[in-house]
Amino acid sequence: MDTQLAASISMLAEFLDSLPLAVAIVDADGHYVYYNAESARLDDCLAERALGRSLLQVYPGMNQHSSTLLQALDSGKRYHNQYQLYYNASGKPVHQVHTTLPLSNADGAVIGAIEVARDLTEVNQLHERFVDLQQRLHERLPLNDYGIVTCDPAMQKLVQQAQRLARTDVQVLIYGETGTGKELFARLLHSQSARAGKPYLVLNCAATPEQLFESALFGTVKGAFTGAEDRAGLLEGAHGGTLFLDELNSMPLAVQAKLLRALQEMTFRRVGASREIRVDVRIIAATNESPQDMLRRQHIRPDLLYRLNVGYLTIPPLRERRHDIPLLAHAFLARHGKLTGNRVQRISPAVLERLQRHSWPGNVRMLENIMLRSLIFCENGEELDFVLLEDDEQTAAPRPVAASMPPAAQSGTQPEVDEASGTLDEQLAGFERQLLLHYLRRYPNLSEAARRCGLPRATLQYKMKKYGIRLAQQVMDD
Ligand SMILES: Nc1ncnc2c1ncn2[C@@H]1O[C@H](COP(=O)(O)OP(=O)(O)OP(=O)(O)O)[C@@H](O)[C@H]1O
Repeated sequence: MDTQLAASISMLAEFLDSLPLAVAIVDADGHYVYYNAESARLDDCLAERALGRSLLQVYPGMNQHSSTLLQALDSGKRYHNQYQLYYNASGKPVHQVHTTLPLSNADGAVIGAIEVARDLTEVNQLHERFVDLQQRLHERLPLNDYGIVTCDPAMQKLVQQAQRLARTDVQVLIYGETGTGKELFARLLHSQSARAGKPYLVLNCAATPEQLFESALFGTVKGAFTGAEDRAGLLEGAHGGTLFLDELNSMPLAVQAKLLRALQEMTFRRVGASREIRVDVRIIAATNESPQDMLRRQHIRPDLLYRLNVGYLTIPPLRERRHDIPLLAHAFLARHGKLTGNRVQRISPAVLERLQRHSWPGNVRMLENIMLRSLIFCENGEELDFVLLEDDEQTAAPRPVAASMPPAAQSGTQPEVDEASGTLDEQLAGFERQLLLHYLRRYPNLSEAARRCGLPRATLQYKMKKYGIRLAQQVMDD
């Protein structure tokens, strides 16, 4: 092996071994000179079986053209983020994305090549299951119950506009901050359209790995790339119905170009296919960036934007429709009361006032989560008289120490002492109970609460039992 290559490997081996990525290095003759533990796991091949042997011996199925490591050696070419599906030594399919670079010495001569790969097998399986489940479930979803709760005149007008748009067949772009209800509007558009009985499928672009977009949208044919199977994509699955593209601004521009072509022609090819497929799909897209910002930051192709925003809806943030807050809060009380086994019927005026004053950066979803969390911890029979809002803690006026933050967080303040409220032990116990409640309300996950209190989980459970703190099991269990 080249002495420079050997020196570099021995210097970096410990670091490369600790990476959660598969790393393999070949020398100028294509023999493995480094093969880390993650490579061995992915390939299901012992490092000892690979080291010192030529790549083509270890993988007889590969050849000079299909191996990017050998290509990098041969042509000095670099490969970035290449998606590949292959079968490992025990016949298991492995989805990976790799980057392969030639390694050169000080004179510029190629002395080897390195490949770094990320395992996408699990992500891919989850993604395929998600697409399949959506296709199977679409008929059972209660899409007619789109459940938009509002008393705000601007929102009511928006619902009417959406109902009018639903009766047409134009593409619609929905803009609104996160959690404002964009998906609810997308469902309304589908469920009140002539496509209502047909599939309604969703692709969350922000949650889709870049390499899986094309196969998710267009599907694949057997042999499109090593190991590819015959699979329909979402466009085919949504034939006759609607495809909702959530967080469209996260879709790579190259995929947007292909989507635009498919929308213009209403035909496309599965990845690797020569046959064109004709579909009839209505696209509804959502984004949490304004069209102007998307264009400025180059998060959308202008031609795709103009194609999609024939119908355009802007959903106002919750802070701009404060009258909706009490209505939504009561709606969530009713929706989640059953789930939490709670009999709470009312919300106290003080809580309603605090809810209405809050800025709601996470909009309706945040309000829903806060209501659910407060219901779980509500100890007062029929009225919700407590709600914990994150930023209240930073802005609230100082409270008596027993009901607020731990003393360590209050450097310099004196606790209020009330000698009539019990012995020292009783007062300390009361204070400890308050502190535990504070952490448990703030961190409904038991392990997280224990970590934040600096207690072992079992000790926290013991103390909860001691102080009679009982919590809804489904939320506390992690
Ligand atoms: N007007 C509303 N009435 C009732 N529930 C609502 C309303 N708006 C939003 N919600 C609820 O809030 C949650 C978030 O809504 P949704 O997923 O539609 O928001 P989004 O804008 O699509 O969010 P994101 O940008 O994160 O994808 C959902 O549980 C939804 O049911």
